[in-house]
Amino acid sequence: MAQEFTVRRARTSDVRGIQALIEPLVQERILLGKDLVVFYEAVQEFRVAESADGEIIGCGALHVMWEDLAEVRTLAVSDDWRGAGVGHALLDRLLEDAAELGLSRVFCLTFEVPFFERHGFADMGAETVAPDVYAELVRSPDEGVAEFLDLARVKPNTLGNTRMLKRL
Ligand SMILES: CC(=O)SCCNC(=O)CCNC(=O)[C@H](O)C(C)(C)COP(=O)(O)OP(=O)(O)OC[C@H]1O[C@@H](n2cnc3c(N)ncnc32)[C@H](O)[C@@H]1OP(=O)(O)O
Repeated sequence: MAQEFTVRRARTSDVRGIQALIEPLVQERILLGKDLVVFYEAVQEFRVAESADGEIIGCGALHVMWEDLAEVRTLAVSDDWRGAGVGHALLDRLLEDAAELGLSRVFCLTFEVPFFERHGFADMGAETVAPDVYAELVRSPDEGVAEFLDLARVKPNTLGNTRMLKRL
């Protein structure tokens, strides 16, 4: 029998569960660690997957970077639930959110290339943005924006990862 779960908007009471879920991945340097305050500030970007008994078993966020552009970040599923469709359900929901927001491009930086390819993401190679947009984006203090621009200061984060893009 398929294991049951639901995907919903995150609540502030989920934040500690989200942080616990991603902590092992931060230790493995798969995801970037963030302070608790950053998670609370970003709670409206997050969707969570919840098991039938109320456990947070997955999370993911969509961070808007520009008029047409957002990043999928902090997508993670707990070890016990991998391979059960939770990651795909979360990513589908984040892409629905992106369409609702009127975005046309979604970026991600990942080791999970085949997983994202199944959702229409492709290696973005040397693709970049128009110089006027670049000049604006480069002003952001956000690490994800720097990763999208492939700035030298975030090279340690991007090492071994693939920069991928999906057009909606
Ligand atoms: C951009 C960022 O935020 S970082 C990048 C992503 N995150 C990470 O790398 C963190 C570590 N990884 C993870 O947490 C997980 O492995 C994730 C999020 C990448 C995938 O989560 P999962 O829940 O295991 O994915 P899901 O089960 O939906 O799909 C994985 C595979 O399981 C299989 N699968 C999918 N649905 C089902 C299902 N209903 N039943 C059984 N197997 C299934 C598929 O073969 C799928 O293969 P595919 O990825 O090649 O399409």
